[in-house]
Amino acid sequence: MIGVAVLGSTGSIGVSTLDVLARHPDRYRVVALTAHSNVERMAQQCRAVQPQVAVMVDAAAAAALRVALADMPNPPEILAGAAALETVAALPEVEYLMAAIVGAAGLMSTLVAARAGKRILLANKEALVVAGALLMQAVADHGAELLPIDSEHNAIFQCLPVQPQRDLTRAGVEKILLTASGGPFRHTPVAELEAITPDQACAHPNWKMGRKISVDSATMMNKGLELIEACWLFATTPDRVQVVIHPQSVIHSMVQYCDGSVLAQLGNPDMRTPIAHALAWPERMTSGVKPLDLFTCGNFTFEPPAPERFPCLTLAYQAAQTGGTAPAIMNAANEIAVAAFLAEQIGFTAISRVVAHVLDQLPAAPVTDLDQLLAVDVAARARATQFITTLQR
Ligand SMILES: NC(=O)C1=CN([C@@H]2O[C@H](COP(=O)(O)OP(=O)(O)OC[C@H]3O[C@@H](n4cnc5c(N)ncnc54)[C@H](OP(=O)(O)O)[C@@H]3O)[C@@H](O)[C@H]2O)C=CC1
Ligand SMILES: CC(=O)[C@@H](O)[C@H](O)COP(=O)(O)O
Ligand SMILES: [Mn+2]
Repeated sequence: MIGVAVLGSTGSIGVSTLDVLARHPDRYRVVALTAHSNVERMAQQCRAVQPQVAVMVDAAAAAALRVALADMPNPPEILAGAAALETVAALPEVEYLMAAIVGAAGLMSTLVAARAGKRILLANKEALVVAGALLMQAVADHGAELLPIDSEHNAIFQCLPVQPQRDLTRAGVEKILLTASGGPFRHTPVAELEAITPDQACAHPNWKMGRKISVDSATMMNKGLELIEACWLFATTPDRVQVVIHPQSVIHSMVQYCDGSVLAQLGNPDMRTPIAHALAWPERMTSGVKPLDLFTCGNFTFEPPAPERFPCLTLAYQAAQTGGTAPAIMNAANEIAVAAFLAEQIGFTAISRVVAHVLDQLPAAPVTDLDQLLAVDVAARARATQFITTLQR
């Protein structure tokens, strides 16, 4: 039995992960679950999977969970606070760790799991965007495994040969074709974007996801984060990653080889496929996802992204080219801007203005260590927050 920790278990990826794990009780045992503050869902998950440990980052939520599980015969040990995420990531019983916390909040636990040599199933793309150099080094130094859960990166992983994953040129790869849906506003007149509401932005055409990533998809910052994620995962450069809008989200990405071949991975848009793939790899196992029916799934179309509609994608390409601390600055500013948009403090089009402003104000520097990146993250959040107050006046 393989011991699994699901970090961010109450979220969209967390729930899909528990669904896949429940289909294979003979292979996996859930050791730990973590959440921020959703007590109701965590209590229900603890009763269903009986983990050894449950973490609520919010201390009041941890206290409420203890009350909610008081009648459980074998309740989990309930821990509180962000440091408990790192405790869970280092537990010897945890062999696989699903990193499904949203945002840079997932970085430290993912790094700890890498340093402890775990198999990391990485949904938390922000960890790689903020600290890709450190995370990839920790994986290499400690014999950890990093398997992509993000649908595009999981597709790319499946389209690459097993051995030269870290040497694309030797594998004959010319470029990665990173597919994007284009989000809900692919055809919305640009002049109307200012008035978009959070609920409209979160209504993704093909995927049911958490609110932060849904807004990122609508601005295409998600694709910008994924561009940087792809560069780290597959040891490549931004000029070899081309974003292709494919509104149907059935082709999850492609790899173009020097002999003219293009390999693609297809499937119904359901995250249980990449989750099952990464859990079972190099084997395969069922996921609960319906087989793709090519006769009914519709036509496939492709188009380039329009820069005037998606300024966040341009900013991300620039940050990726700049490298160093630029992606960490961009990510922090984006997290603050998206939270402000979801709280109805700024409009939809202000998200890219906040990110551009902070990137403009804070100079990028070569990455030295974790403390530097954490300080950059704090500084970029402060700049973004301060700029947002000027927009509200
Ligand atoms: N959803 C999807 O289909 C996909 C998601 N991803 C990536 O996966 C990650 C998770 O996304 P998704 O599941 O949609 O997000 P959700 O918002 O649905 O879930 C986020 C999870 O993280 C927890 N969480 C939130 N803030 C903190 C914090 N500060 N510290 C610790 N835990 C926290 C939440 O707990 P609580 O519920 O208590 O708030 C919840 O369990 C993101 O990085 C996203 O980009 C990648 C590809 C696809
Ligand atoms: C499911 C997944 O991996 C998301 O990242 C998804 O790709 C978002 O869709 P967009 O292509 O619209 O960003
Ligand atoms: Mn994705």
